[in-house]
This record gives sequence, C-alpha cells and structure tokens, in this order.
Amino acid sequence: MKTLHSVHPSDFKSYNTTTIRERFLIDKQVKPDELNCTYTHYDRMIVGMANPVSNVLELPNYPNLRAEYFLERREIGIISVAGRGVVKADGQVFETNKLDCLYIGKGTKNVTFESVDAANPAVFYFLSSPAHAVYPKTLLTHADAVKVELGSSATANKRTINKYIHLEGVRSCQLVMGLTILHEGSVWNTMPAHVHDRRMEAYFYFDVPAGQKIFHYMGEGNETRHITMDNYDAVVSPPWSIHSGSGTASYSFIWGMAGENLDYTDMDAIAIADLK
Ligand SMILES: O=C(O)C(=O)C[C@H](O)C(=O)CO
Ligand SMILES: [Zn+2]
Repeated sequence: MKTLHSVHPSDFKSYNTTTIRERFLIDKQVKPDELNCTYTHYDRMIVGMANPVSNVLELPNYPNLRAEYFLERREIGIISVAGRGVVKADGQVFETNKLDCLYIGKGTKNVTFESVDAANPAVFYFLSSPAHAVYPKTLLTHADAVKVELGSSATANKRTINKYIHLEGVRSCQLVMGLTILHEGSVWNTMPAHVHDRRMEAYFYFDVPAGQKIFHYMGEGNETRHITMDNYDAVVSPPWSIHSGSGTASYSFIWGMAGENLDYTDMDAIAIADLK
C-alpha cells in the first residue's frame, strides 16, 4: 500500500507542482476488479477505492497494519459513487445504490465488495481511521442524509452538503464523512475557504464530466497553490491547509475527516479578501 507522509507548512511553500502532486494527490486508483488503498500519516487515515466488476474484492490485511485483519483496530466509511453494489461484512449483506453510505465498525473481520451488474459496475470510495470502540454497522441512503444548502448561483458556489457520518448522524469514533453536490452552473466548492487544526481532511472528486478538470487549492490562506484533478482523484489536506476547488464544469465530491472531534462546524473560516 502506498504511503503519504506528513508535510510541514513552511516546507510546502517551496513545493512545485510535481512535488505537491507526489505528496498529496491520490490518482489513478479506480481500476476494474481492483481494490487500492493509500496509508496517510494524517491521523493515520487510509484512503481507498474498490471497483468490482466480475470479481468479489476483499478488504485485505496489509502487512504494515501489523493487525490480525484490516478492521481489528479501525473503522471504515464507504460511499458508493457508481452502479449498484453489495458489501458483505461478517455475513451481513448491504445493498448499495449510488450515493449511499455504509459505516462498518471496528472488529469486523471480513469485508467484501461486489457489483450487481458487471455492465454497470459499482465504484466504492472509502476512508478508514483508527478506532477505540465498536459502533454498529449502519447503511444510510442518500435520501436519509442530512442536507444543508450553501452558496448561491451569483457566486457560482451553490451546492448541497450531505452529511452521513457525523456527531448527529451515523456514529463513529473518529470518522466524519459526507458528500457535496454542485448545482448546475456552480463550480466553486468550499469558498469561502476554511481550515480545521483539529482534523485532517481528504477530498475525492467524482461525476467530473469527461474532458473537464478540477482546480484544487491548498496551502495556508496567505500562501495558496493549486493542482488540477480528474474524475475519481483524491487529495489529502493537512490541518493547516485550505481545501477548496473550482471546476471547469459542475461536479460532486466526497469529504472525510479524522482527528480530535466529530464536530463538522469546528472550522476556522478565511475571508475571501484575505486569500493570497
Ligand atoms: O462545499 C463545501 O463547503 C464542503 O463540502 C466543505 C467540506 O464539507 C469540508 O471541508 C468540511 O470540513
Ligand atoms: Zn474542511
């Protein structure tokens, strides 16, 4: 499993595009009949993607976890971003449609991913962080997620936030997870931008139309940089970094965090006028 190490904000200022991409971008991980994970040293979050087509894919036990099985000391949040799928967790069967979310707690020994229809295969994005307690396996449909409307068409940032795993939603030890859908004609996410010193964050962009790009902004508010991203690319955000994007078309993205607390609203906003 690939590893991403932590970066100091002072070092980040000297990074060129290639180095930023090497240190933060998780790209080209969605491949037919493959499950791929990246271990980050940001709150030990694992970022993974599974694209079962004709095979059943099992969540493996990686040697660097030094565990009996993947979820021995971890929890996992899984969101489906394409197709109809089936996730089996120690004999329990969960059927997923696009945008449904499944939480599986610590202590679950066997997790598998499969597609219902190989002609329209499922794509799963998942995040896993260390866990100290067992919370129940829970499937939350997109319809049942808490929705918050933000932004406006006038500022090209009209979007719907869907909260799945959070303090008042599906319970977890550390994971906070949901997804944001940009309305047609809106292209800016997370603007005004923010940081949260108590949590890292990862963004996974999807439903990016073919031939379009996301410009993802990172760095301290007074020292920003960008990288471009494609459909199904993920990027990690250290606690000192803004995480905001603009697309050349509307798109959606999954956000997920781990760290000190489960409070989605614990953010420090940065005024647009102060961004550099
Ligand atoms: O569009 C947005 O704004 C977001 O979705 C923000 C993320 O949810 C986030 O960064 C949470 O910390
Ligand atoms: Zn954030």
